[in-house]
Amino acid sequence: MAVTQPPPDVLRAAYAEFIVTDLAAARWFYVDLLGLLVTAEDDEAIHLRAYEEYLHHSLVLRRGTTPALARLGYRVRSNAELDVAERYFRELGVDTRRVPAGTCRGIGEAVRVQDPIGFPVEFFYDAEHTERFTQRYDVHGANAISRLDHFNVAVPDVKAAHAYYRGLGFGVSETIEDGADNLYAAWMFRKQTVHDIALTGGDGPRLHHVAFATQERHQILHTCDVLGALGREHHIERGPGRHGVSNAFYLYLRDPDGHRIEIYTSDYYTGDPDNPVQRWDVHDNRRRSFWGHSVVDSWYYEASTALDLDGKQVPVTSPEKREALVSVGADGFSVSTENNERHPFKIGEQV
Ligand SMILES: O=C1C=CC(S(=O)(=O)O)=CC1(O)O
Ligand SMILES: [Fe+2]
Repeated sequence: MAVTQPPPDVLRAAYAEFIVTDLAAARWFYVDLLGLLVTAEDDEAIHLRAYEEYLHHSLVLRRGTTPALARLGYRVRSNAELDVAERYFRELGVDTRRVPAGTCRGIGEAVRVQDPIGFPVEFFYDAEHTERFTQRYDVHGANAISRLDHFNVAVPDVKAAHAYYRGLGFGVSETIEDGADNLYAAWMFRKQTVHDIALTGGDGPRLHHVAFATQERHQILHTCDVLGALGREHHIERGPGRHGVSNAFYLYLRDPDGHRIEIYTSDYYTGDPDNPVQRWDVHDNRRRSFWGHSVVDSWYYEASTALDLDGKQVPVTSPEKREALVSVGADGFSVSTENNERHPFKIGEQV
């Protein structure tokens, strides 16, 4: 069906809402360990933001019985874009609901959809403003987090998800392909950096991670040292290291409920209209980690389930091809499963 309605003018990835089973344990992880600021909290939910952020929150932790992704929030350019969003998604034929201001604490009127790839997404403009702590160095920890940077979602059909987000006006900065028409992953943006959303092939719809940005690498390394000092280093899943895709320095953590958080810094500008797409071959071992350790299985296979707009778990389906079964990445000893003459990448015994 041809879409006749224009998409809403999305500015950026703005907030996520997690269901957590132990609010106090989650509070320790996100406030005491990561240093996010509490904008509001009660027995049911904690609303958090990072130091550069002046909107009410970029992360909501809501108490519940099963860990899940409750919502991804995109900010649009103005309230007028809510009508555009409502018309666009109703034409796509997905569950589309207009919700009044305050449905999510601190957020104005919004449009909520279960999008065509199965995720619960909210589009909003109005939000309560709060103090921006950019220069409150008197309270920044040595691991200060600046802002929410992106979402990464696991989807069984990366091509379909890529087409949906292209229709929503997102640009493409990088991809992982195999030259045989398979798209294993894609990084897509509205703000002028590498991505607001990454599409990772896998059982989905599930949330792979939410990423927060720091200004510099040393802030990421300090989080690692703090976790080691506390004997809580098991929260580190992958990294620290340097990504091939995005060129960012990264660390992946798992929170007490298993939700994955990436701490990320130093990607690059993508704002010119002729920004070239960087296409990585799935056999290139440096695509996911430019150097460093093999990508652990849990990073490829584990993710947070998603809820629909009524709070019910969205069923997941599996991809036809799995990247990790073709080549893991960063593993200097993996052997490409393809005919090696076609892939001049370091494999196995080659050094
Ligand atoms: O933000 C990201 C940037 C790069 C990568 S990858 O592991 O280098 O593909 C993963 C990621 O999507 O988390
Ligand atoms: Fe990421």
